[in-house]
Amino acid sequence: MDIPLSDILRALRVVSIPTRTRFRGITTREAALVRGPEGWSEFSPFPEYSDAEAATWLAAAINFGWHPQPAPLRDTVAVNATVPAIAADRVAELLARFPGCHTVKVKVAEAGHTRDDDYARVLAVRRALGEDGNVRVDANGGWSVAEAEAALTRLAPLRLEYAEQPVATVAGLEALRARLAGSGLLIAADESVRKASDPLDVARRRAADILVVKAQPLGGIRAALRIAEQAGLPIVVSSALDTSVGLSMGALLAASLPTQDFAAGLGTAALLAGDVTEHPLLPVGGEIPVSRVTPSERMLDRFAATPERSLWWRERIVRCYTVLAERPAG
Ligand SMILES: O=C(O)CCC(=O)C1=CC=C[C@@H](O)[C@@H]1C(=O)O
Ligand SMILES: [Mg+2]
Repeated sequence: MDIPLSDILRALRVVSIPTRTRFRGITTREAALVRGPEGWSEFSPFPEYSDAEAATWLAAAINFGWHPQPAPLRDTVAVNATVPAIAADRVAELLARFPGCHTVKVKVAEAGHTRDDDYARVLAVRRALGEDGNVRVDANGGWSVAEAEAALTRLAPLRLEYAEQPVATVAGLEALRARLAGSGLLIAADESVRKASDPLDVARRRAADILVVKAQPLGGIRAALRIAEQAGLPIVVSSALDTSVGLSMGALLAASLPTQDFAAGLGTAALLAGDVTEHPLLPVGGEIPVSRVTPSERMLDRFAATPERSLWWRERIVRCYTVLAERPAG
């Protein structure tokens, strides 16, 4: 590890920001913000992640704050709207937070929601978007192969752009693709990339048509770009429900890829009821800008985490730093 721990901790601020609606079971998003010579950076693995997994997110934070980044090829990034597992009658109100977005990702297969709830939510999105918009679903691996086949066959008339991580494992994705062969439905891998010991396994086994690539979980922009290049598949860049600082990392990743094949899942500032800056990277005209974000003192204070949680994050950084220091370089 080339950057001293004391440098990383020097400007540390921890925030706790309420979400507007429950998202993957959470109602507040905690994030640690750090500042290096290149600018502000973010470390925000979800609290339940192990130190071994979170250490890769720390590598991303250090890389973005302390090392030069690639020059962006575009100055804005088209983004999708993200619809959490909400009731269908709340879809229109939620989509209003994503002005100009013609692509919508809908969460499905979440605990506590039936397949009818999922169908009604996706139908409400298709109706709100009209025939020209793109609708994708994300099951976060929540279906078995048989459940995925049944649910996706039912959703097919609503014309899905793709289904993200319909089942949990790479072997499951392979089996599902075999069952859906000829249907024209595309499968994207997310957890099978960002949580895998080998993020390229899914591409090598041709178990997905598209890869979802996230900057923080993959160890930073350059690491994610390498994976995208080696995979040789179309890429969707997405967020980790970051603050606008983490979103700026994702936006630079998306703008550094040779082409943007799909709208990026980087509109998620709209799912938070606050941010670290008065100028959050909210979607405008279906896009967010590609630029560094500097948090404001006022917003860092307003959403400051409790001293106990701040200490927890500080200690987590120390532990993850140790994990990184012991990890072979590469
Ligand atoms: O891709 C998007 O539209 C938004 C980001 C998003 O869906 C996610 C962010 C953070 C955690 C994940 O569970 C989730 C995802 O699975 O892609
Ligand atoms: Mg996903």
